[in-house]
Amino acid sequence: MEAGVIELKQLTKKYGEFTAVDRLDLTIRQGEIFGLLGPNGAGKTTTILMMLGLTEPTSGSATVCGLDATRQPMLVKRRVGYMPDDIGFYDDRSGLDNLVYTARLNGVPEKDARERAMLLLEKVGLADAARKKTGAYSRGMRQRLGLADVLIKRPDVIILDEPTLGIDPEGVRELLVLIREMSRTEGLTVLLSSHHLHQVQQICDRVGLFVKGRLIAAGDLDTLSRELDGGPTHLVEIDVGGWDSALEETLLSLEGVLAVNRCETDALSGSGAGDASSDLATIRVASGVDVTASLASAVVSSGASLLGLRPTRYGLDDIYHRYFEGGDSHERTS
Ligand SMILES: Nc1ncnc2c1ncn2[C@@H]1O[C@H](COP(=O)(O)OP(=O)(O)OP(=O)(O)O)[C@@H](O)[C@H]1O
Repeated sequence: MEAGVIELKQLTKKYGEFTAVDRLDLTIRQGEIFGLLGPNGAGKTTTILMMLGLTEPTSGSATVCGLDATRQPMLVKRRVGYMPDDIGFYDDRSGLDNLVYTARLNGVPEKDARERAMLLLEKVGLADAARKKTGAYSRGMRQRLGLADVLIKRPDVIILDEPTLGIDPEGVRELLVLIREMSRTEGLTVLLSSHHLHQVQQICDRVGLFVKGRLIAAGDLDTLSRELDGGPTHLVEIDVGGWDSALEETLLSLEGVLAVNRCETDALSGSGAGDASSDLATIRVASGVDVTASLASAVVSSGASLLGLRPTRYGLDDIYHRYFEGGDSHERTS
């Protein structure tokens, strides 16, 4: 089997009695965008620090670009660009000068450094602000400069810790598009840590769910849904006239159907309360296979009216909240 660009084997970090990262096994392949998703304190940053050789594992190993991160941290640093959640720049210098400085530190000759810095500033949309002091940059501009800063030494891997923290929605969208574009055009492997489900869902090829130091599931959306104890992978919303308990029973008995729930806000009546006495209802049907056709025919043959039908994919947030039920809820704000 092809070795990954990042290979973590039984990686463990203990602080005294407390286990921050617990026997983590993970392989990330070249060119992949991998999202490490989990609530506060899950162990994401600790894992990243071990990959960079900035903190030593208690046991297990972290190999990055074929290098042992604990034994060869300087070599790893040359191949990996790391953007922490609190990026620091020399605020009294321009964006351009900050980039050139980073490039020079990484052994890039002055002339090449300027050329590459200008090219990257262009790519991240900061060409016009190239000579402005970074102290006067907005949060979004700093994040974009941060991305240019990790790319200037032409890394094989970039690790981004909460890259979209504190940026407005439009800025987030732009930054994510940029990360994806950079990854695709430069063949970069990207590891991105985040709380933000929707963002991770937009750009990551695979996602790992991290809870209390353990990776409880990893894969693309379909794999994750399947891994979750045979849970649902499909959701269909139907608007029905003539809804009653007999029809509910019928739908529940269809092969593959796992749950049938009436929405709190019926799209049809527009009522906020989902009046249980009304026979106009919006119903969500969760299933392990695509049951759209059999649902439609069951509703029609029951004599009820099928007024609307909207198949939706089972999203990452459905999965996330199933896993983190009872856990942090602030993630919902993303
Ligand atoms: N130096 C340390 N000494 C003791 N405990 C630590 C240390 N560093 C981290 N921890 C603990 O390890 C756990 C994992 O922390 P970590 O920062 O890796 O989580 P995280 O998933 O990155 O969280 P966040 O999203 O809040 O950044 C936390 O409970 C934290 O308090």
